[in-house]
Amino acid sequence: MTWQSQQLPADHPSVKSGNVGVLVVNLGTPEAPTAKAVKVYLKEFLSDRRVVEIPPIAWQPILRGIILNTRPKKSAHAYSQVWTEEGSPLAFITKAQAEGLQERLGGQVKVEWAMRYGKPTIADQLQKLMDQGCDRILLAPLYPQYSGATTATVVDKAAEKLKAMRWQTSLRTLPPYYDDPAYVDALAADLGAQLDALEFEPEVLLLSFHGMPQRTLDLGDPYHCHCRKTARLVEAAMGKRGGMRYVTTFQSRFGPAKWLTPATDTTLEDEAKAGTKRIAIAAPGFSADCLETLEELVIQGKEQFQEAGGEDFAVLSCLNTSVPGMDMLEQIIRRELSGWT
Ligand SMILES: C=CC1=C(C)c2cc3[nH]c(cc4nc(cc5[nH]c(cc1n2)c(C)c5CCC(=O)O)C(CCC(=O)O)=C4C)c(C)c3C=C
Ligand SMILES: [Fe+2]
Ligand SMILES: [Fe+2]
Repeated sequence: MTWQSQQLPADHPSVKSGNVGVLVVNLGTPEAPTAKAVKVYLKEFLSDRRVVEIPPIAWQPILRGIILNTRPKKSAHAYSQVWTEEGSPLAFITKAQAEGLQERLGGQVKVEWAMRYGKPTIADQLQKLMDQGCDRILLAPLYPQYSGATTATVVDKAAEKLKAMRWQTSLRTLPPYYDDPAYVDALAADLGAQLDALEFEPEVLLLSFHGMPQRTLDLGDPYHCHCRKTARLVEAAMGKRGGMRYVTTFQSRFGPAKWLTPATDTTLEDEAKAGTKRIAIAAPGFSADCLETLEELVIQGKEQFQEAGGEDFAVLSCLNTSVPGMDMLEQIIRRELSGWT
């Protein structure tokens, strides 16, 4: 008998330590496509000071008095258009990515998934990994491009959990991978194959990234630069494809402040008005299809393009659990685990 097993309870962390954990994290999504559930989700999301950088004394009355009384109904309708039997696409795709990674990484590495807002929470899933004996955990926010509103807030939330622990697990974070050849090559291969399978040849491929307030760029957030670099590298890796033009845009504007430009919606209209008839859109900044791709691009984007005179329109899928996407995730995660496994 070892000293430990004589002195310590069987569930003490030192008794079953030695495993490595990976926690993949994405943004989060409501529990149901209802106004009530969307309100709970938006309250948590939009109260994050990394997301809305307005002092709470000024922001909270606007959030609680106006936004949470109007937006949930509208957003719930949008969610109901993309909801599936398996639930919200963002949640079930993130879960499937974690399960795929678990299979690829083998039993010595425990993989779990969490959402920054909503469930399963980062705190609960970190605890789950620690309960499985993980004393070294790789936190993997699935955002290729870094921003304070996405990557940093995931790290903040994990740190909040560690802050309450006497005996902390060791934590590493997956760096942003916006210019990683594994990511760029996965996108080039996957988008190229999807374009080959279309029934038309697009004149333009929009690379649409989620937007951010312009102010975040002015304050030094690297997100805009990361998006631009991804777009440049993807274009170089995909090549000319018969003269197809690549255009980078930013979608999902929220609130009255100036957001990064050019905007995806106005670009779709401008392209159609300028005579572009055939267009495809990819959303390389989203690891998984979600409301912003399946509703905003697939449904609203199509309307915007065709009402302005455009004809053929396609939205390409995100990397999701595609073979190039999973190969890429496995590669960048294995690299971060080196020395630990
Ligand atoms: C991929 C990176 C993302 C960045 C950067 C980002 C910034 C950001 N988002 C909002 C406000 C909203 N975003 C919403 C949905 C949403 N956002 C992302 C990703 C990024 N957001 C995803 C993946 C999703 C989809 C979630 C899903 O359930 O499928 C929403 C909620 C939907 C709605 O009501 O429109 C809001 C609101 C801000 C303010 C912001 C930057 C500061
Ligand atoms: Fe967002
Ligand atoms: Fe949106």
